[in-house]
Amino acid sequence: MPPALPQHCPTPGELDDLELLLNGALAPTRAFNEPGSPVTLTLPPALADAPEVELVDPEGLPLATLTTATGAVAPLSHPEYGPFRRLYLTPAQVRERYAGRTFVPVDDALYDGQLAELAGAGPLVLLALVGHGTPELSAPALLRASLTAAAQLPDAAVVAVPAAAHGDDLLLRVVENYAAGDPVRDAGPADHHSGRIAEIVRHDQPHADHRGLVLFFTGLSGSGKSTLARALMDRILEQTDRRVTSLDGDVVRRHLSAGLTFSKEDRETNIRRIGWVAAEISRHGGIAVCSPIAPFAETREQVRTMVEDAGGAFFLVHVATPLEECERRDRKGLYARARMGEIPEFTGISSPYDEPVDPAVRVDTTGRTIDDALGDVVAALEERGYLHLPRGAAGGDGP
Ligand SMILES: Nc1ncnc2c1ncn2[C@@H]1O[C@H](COP(=O)(O)OS(=O)(=O)O)[C@@H](OP(=O)(O)O)[C@H]1O
Ligand SMILES: Nc1ncnc2c1ncn2[C@@H]1O[C@H](COP(=O)(O)OP(=O)(O)O)[C@@H](O)[C@H]1O
Repeated sequence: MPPALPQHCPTPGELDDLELLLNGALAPTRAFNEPGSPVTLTLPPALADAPEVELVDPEGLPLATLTTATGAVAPLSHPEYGPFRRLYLTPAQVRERYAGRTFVPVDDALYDGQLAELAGAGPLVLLALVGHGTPELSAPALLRASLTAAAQLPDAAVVAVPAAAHGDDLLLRVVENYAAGDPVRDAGPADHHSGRIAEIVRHDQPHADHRGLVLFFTGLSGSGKSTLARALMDRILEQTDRRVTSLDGDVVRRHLSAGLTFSKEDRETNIRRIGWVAAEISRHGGIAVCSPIAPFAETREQVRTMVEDAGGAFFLVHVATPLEECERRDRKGLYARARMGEIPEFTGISSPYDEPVDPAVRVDTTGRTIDDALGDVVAALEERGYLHLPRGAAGGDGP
């Protein structure tokens, strides 16, 4: 038996591109990483020298073999799972079933005026552009809304096209490859949604104050992350009906991340685990309050992406208490031990901390009460419409 190829699971956008490369919808582009093409695939450094890599889906199902030198992909199996898989047709299958129809690309639930216009446009194919970063709604919601719209039209079919966001030119090319010379028409101007379609949109896109939310406190040890996070959780539980989960740095390290060290690699693993759990909480509309040091900007950005991909909002709080003050507090005596060389790779002393450049809010707790410092966070949450925590409300300070 030949030795097994190294495996790699591409990002959601890369997986969308892979599907369209294999089914011909991106033609003439047929490979990743062609010069000047936005259809790219990045391999981890460890695989850079492998001549061939097996590309797998998130559950490990082999999808294609990638020849790294050329970016060419050869299919191994078709994706079989996921909601509405039956609607994901290749351009060739669309030809067989729907040749001669008018093609309407949609990246949002159809509006009332659009439905009225399209009702007189003859047999249609609604090409639901569900690729990563493209639709206004989640992919399942766009497909549910498009099927509902199709049922209201005289003769319309729905086809799911995982065209990832790469700009209008590439989307147009994909649409034209599906239409293959049949007419393509725009859905027309947006007005309002009604009935079942409005319900689907409302459930999929709750108002900011009911959307999943990840409140991510980052800062040096002793800066006040846990204290502020705990105080904020209390306020949320006292003053709203939202569900809240705490992912405190120390607590996570006793459970989810037990056994990890403070090496760069292990810290990144720790933060990605926190990010993964927090993203799942946000997917279900909950609030996750995280308070690890999270010293690396790149890993914090990975968490932001995970959360936003899950439909949640990511709110970064930089607890910017300076090192001198953290060291002066030294609640656990760790700074003293780190200075004496007893604790290697201690953040701020012998291990780096990347200052966030664009936090939602920055709070230096030096010389301030906890309530006062928390006020800055509450005000920023209010300003962005994520949470309304009035002072003195139920369970609060009272009048
Ligand atoms: N080498 C080193 N560097 C930094 N911190 C250390 C270290 N060793 C132990 N501790 C204690 O672990 C807590 C930080 O853990 P985190 O999981 O938040 O760190 S990280 O995000 O993975 O970098 C941190 O807790 P907090 O004070 O709550 O931040 C420290 O108490
Ligand atoms: N304004 C403030 N906000 C938060 N913590 C403060 C403030 N002023 C003093 N502190 C003290 O600083 C320490 C911060 O510790 P902690 O919240 O465990 O920090 P971290 O989680 O960042 O390690 C606590 O002893 C807390 O009482």
